[in-house]
Amino acid sequence: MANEVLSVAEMYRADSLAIAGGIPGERLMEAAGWALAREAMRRFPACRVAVLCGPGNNGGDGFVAARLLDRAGYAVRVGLLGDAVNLQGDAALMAARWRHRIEPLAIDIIERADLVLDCLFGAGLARPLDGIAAKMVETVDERGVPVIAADVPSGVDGDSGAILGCAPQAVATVTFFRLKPGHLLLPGRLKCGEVVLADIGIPEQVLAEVEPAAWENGPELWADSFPWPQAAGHKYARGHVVVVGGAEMTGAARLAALAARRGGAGLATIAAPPPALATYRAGDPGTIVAGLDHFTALLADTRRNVWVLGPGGGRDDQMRHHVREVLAAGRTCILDADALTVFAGSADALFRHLSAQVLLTPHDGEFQRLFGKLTGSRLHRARQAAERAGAVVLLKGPDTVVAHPDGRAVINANAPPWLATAGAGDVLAGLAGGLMAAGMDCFEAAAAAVWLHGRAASSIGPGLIAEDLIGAIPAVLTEFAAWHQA
Ligand SMILES: NC(=O)C1=CN([C@@H]2O[C@H](COP(=O)(O)OP(=O)(O)OC[C@H]3O[C@@H](n4cnc5c(N)ncnc54)[C@H](OP(=O)(O)O)[C@@H]3O)[C@@H](O)[C@H]2O)[C@@H](O)CC1
Ligand SMILES: Nc1ncnc2c1ncn2[C@@H]1O[C@H](COP(=O)(O)OP(=O)(O)O)[C@@H](O)[C@H]1O
Ligand SMILES: [K+]
Repeated sequence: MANEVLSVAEMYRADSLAIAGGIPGERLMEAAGWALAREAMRRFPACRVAVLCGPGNNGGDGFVAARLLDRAGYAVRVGLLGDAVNLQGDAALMAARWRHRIEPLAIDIIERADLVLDCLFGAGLARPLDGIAAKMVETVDERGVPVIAADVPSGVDGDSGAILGCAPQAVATVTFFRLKPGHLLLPGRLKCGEVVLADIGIPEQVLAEVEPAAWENGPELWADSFPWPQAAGHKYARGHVVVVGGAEMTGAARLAALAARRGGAGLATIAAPPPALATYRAGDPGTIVAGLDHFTALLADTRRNVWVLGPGGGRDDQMRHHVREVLAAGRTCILDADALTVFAGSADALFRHLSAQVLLTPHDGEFQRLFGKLTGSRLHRARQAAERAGAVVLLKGPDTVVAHPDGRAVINANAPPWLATAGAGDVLAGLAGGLMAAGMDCFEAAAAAVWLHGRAASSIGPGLIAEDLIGAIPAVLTEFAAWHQA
């Protein structure tokens, strides 16, 4: 499994463990430069290449790639930021192996280039790009010269995906051993182009010492705990989701209940205020509809094992009351939308009652209302929030992060922008609820729901509306089942 995502510090540790284990750093750098050159050759037949090298090891990768491309018949020019005498260690060695001229970094280098290899800064980026480095990056972008980046597009912060100063738009980014958060989080991900993961000979065993706690979301992470229905099972064995619906935005609860059923729950009930019951009853025939005036009896029925509160639920005392009661009863639940917003200003009172079997699914606005202005990357913020709330936090967006209070986190990268449409979040909350009702652990169910949701959205593409997601789930599950059985 190569889904682990390593922070910059963890990546340095993996490098040094490999070196301590007897693999020379020089060999790792040769492999990195070779991977970069190979990607260039795969995409661009013999052409004029400008290799932009920085003062550290990222520049070292560039000198290796330059040598290999030169040997393969490419017309290569190398520009170095700073003075070659200041290069150190493996980078100095690789510069010495480059037999042609090393030019000072200047715009002239890219003047007639068909391709730029961006080897200015990688993991060691320490401050915003400025001076000639920033000027180069801006000019490369202005002129639209294709860029292949070594490790990250220079200027992308490997830990956060933030852009320090500026960063070139790459067509591809070749990175080594494992991805870093900056390859998956926005805006960094958008600068990377296609991310190519290269094996440079770092042994997998180093991971046992590095102990990464972040993963790129994908079925490998949760396929083995997926709650497939049992041949001898029955609908109650597949769990029963209750969605607490509101009086006005009745569509949201319906979408959540449908998604819960598609996701695997054997039954779903919408519990709604009596004046809205007729509306709900005119809806989907397979969804049970019950009056919220019977809330206590519904809650007492332990077969109704997962509660979804928030989608279209209303922002009033009733919502607060229902959330408190469901939590007090120790029921597994998902708090979304209004169920989060009603606790803005009294979040700590809510957090006292949460556990790792409660899933919070805020979008950025709801997140801020609940947790205030947290700083740092999306990954960092989601982790901080999960720790503070003592619950699993699913922070929605183009780079959704699911964080567990124990520090584990997954970053999702399969969601197309078509998902930014009303009701898509209601479907996600319901889908996670369906998986949890069918027996999946909260953190894994959240990750699975996010991935299936993104996959369903991609299968539809342009024109997507939330209702389409419901209908797309069976095909996505069928595809996933075939992959899982293979
Ligand atoms: N064995 C390994 O480790 C392997 C590593 N590999 C490769 O090494 C890369 C990491 O190398 P690295 O640690 O040398 O960092 P790198 O990104 O080259 O930058 C550091 C230099 O840049 C400078 N600097 C920073 N920001 C700046 C700015 N804004 N403007 C100007 N200067 C700035 C900084 O200066 P300082 O902050 O010290 O003043 C320092 O001199 C990694 O991404 C991968 O490509 C592969 O070969 C596989 C094996
Ligand atoms: N730019 C984007 N690219 C991909 N997915 C997105 C983007 N913007 C939002 N999403 C996803 O769309 C869904 C929107 O959910 P939400 O904001 O709760 O909508 P609603 O409350 O209307 O259901 C979430 O799953 C979110 O991750
Ligand atoms: K780079």
